[in-house]
Parts: sequence; C-alpha cells; structure tokens
Amino acid sequence: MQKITNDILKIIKKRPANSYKGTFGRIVLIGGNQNFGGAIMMATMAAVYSGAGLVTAVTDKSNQSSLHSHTPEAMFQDIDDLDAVMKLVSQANVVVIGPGLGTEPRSVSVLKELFNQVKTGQTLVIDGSALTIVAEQKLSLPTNSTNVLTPHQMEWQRVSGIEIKNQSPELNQAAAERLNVIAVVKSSRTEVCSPHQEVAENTVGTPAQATGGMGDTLAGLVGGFICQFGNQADVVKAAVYTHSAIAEQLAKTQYVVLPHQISQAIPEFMKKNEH
Ligand SMILES: NC(=O)C1=CN([C@@H]2O[C@H](COP(=O)(O)OP(=O)(O)OC[C@H]3O[C@@H](n4cnc5c(N)ncnc54)[C@H](O)[C@@H]3O)[C@@H](O)[C@H]2O)[C@@H](O)CC1
Ligand SMILES: Nc1ncnc2c1ncn2[C@@H]1O[C@H](COP(=O)(O)OP(=O)(O)O)[C@@H](O)[C@H]1O
Ligand SMILES: [Mg+2]
Repeated sequence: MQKITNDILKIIKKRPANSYKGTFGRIVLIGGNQNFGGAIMMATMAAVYSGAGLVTAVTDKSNQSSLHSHTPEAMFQDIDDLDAVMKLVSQANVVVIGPGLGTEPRSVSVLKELFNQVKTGQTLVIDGSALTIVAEQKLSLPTNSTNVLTPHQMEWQRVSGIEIKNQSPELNQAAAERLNVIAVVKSSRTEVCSPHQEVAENTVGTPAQATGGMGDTLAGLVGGFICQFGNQADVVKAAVYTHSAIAEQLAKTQYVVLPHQISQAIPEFMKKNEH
C-alpha cells in the first residue's frame, strides 16, 4: 500500500508570470437544494481558495445572496434553468456535482443530463447526493469523462455494493477498476484507489475533522486542484493530503476544525508547498 505523504505536494506548481484567470481553469459546482445550501457554498469556497480560475456555483435560487456574501469571487447559476446549466457545463474543465444536491426529482434530472452532455477531456467529481442518486437510479457513469468519486463509507457501500464492514483496500481497488474511476474512499484513514495503481492511504487527518461540511470542502478542493494541475490520481491524492494536513495544523490549537477554516488556510499552505 502506498502512503500519501508530503512528497505528493510536488504537483503544486509555481504560477507562470504570463498567466491569467483562464490559465487556471473553469470549474462548475452543482448542488445545494433549499435545505443544504451550505454544502455547495463550502465546496465553492474550497474551489476558489485552492486557485481555480473561474468558479460558478449552480444551485437553488434561494442560495444566491448567501453565496455572494460568503464567496463573492464565485458566479451563480440557477439550477432550474437546465439549458443555461448545460451551456456552462460545456465550457468547464471540471464539474463537481453532489454537495447538498439532494435526491429529489430535479436533482436526478440535472445529474442525468450532465452524464449525457459531458465530453472527452472533462472531469467529473461526483460527491454526496450525486453518489446516492447514481446508486438509487442505477445510473451508468459516463465513459468519455474522467470520473472521480469522493464517497464516505455509506456512499461507497451504495455505489460499489461493498458493505462497510467488508470495505478493504483489495475490494475497494477492485471496485475502482470495475467502475473505471478514481475513488476517494473517505474515512479516518482515507484511501485513494485508481485503476492500475497501488491503493494509497492518507497519513494525516484528525478527529477534529469529523463535522458536517468537511467532505463538501474536500470535493471543492479536489475540483480546484484538478482544474489547475490535471486529472491524474496524484493530483487527487495531493488534494486529500492538503485538506487533512491543514486540519491537523489547525487542530493543534482547536478542538474542532471548521470546514471554512480549512479553505481559508489553503492559499498559504499552497504557497509554502509550491514547486
Ligand atoms: N451544511 C450542509 O448543507 C450540509 C449538507 N450535507 C449534504 O447532505 C447530503 C446528505 O449527506 P449525508 O452524508 O449527511 O447523508 P447520507 O444519508 O448520504 O449518509 C449518512 C448516513 O451514512 C452513515 N454512515 C456510515 N458510515 C459513514 C461515514 N464514514 N461517514 C458518514 N456517514 C456514514 C450515517 O450513519 C448515516 O446513516 C449530501 O448532499 C451532503 O453533501 C452534509 O455534507 C452535511 C452539511
Ligand atoms: N476521525 C476522522 N479523522 C480524519 N478525518 C476524518 C474523520 N472524520 C471525518 N473525517 C474526514 O472528513 C470528511 C467527511 O466527509 P463527509 O462525510 O462526506 O462529510 P460532509 O458530507 O458532511 O461534508 C472526509 O474527508 C473524512 O476523511
Ligand atoms: Mg459528504
């Protein structure tokens, strides 16, 4: 088993001088129904703070003003305007779907349409409710995109069929190969499984991270890193490491680490670890 250590941070590159926002990619994050608006805001904040060039949150319109007061750098798109959502998707390098999306019919329609429209070269980060919908509706994942799944153990049980008590590196790896995905199987010892690679286990992390929104933040951070550094498994592993290494640092003086505090610390962490 590979261990994810600070060596993985070599994928964080110094920014070229002759760059502009377009250099660092376009990311669209889809989620946040009327009850779970916070989830898409936390994911969006992580994408912005990890350096994605242009960030748009697609969410319920009741979340628009909170989104703008929380993260004014992000743009907003009403999730009910499916044509406009799919136009945005067509221009994106990375689409994160699921944080706070809910499993109601509107969410199912958006996910199905995304799976129909996604193109070669694009990356999907599938999290939270989107994973539950994939399992409930028995959806096949698109074959033209690169697909990164970020399940917690119950979501992984739903998608892979492996019961939590049986989730082992070997079975998790076999499921990642079968689904042809990069799977971030989250727990207190998160594993990253990717086709034709050794399973990689995170070596950092703290129980101070056990709070709602922590995974939503990771989904946005994974998307932000892929947007800038590519969709290789090492980039996903670096995002997983960054998320937990920041949490460990904050947990030296805090009993609990809040998801937005991790996002706030990302720019300084990346600067210290740029190569
Ligand atoms: N502020 C917000 O708006 C928040 C919204 N959230 C969203 O709420 C939606 C539902 O997600 P949930 O994960 O809460 O609900 P789920 O129903 O998908 O999963 C929770 C269930 O899984 C079980 N479980 C077993 N092992 C687990 C593990 N290792 N980690 C987590 N749960 C485990 C729990 O006991 C519980 O029964 C998602 O879209 C998520 O993004 C959550 O992220 C919480 C914060
Ligand atoms: N005890 C723990 N030690 C280390 N990391 C943890 C612990 N508990 C939770 N985490 C991390 O917190 C995140 C939880 O994700 P998830 O359950 O999807 O949260 P949410 O959906 O509420 O945002 C994962 O990245 C997981 O690895
Ligand atoms: Mg989650």
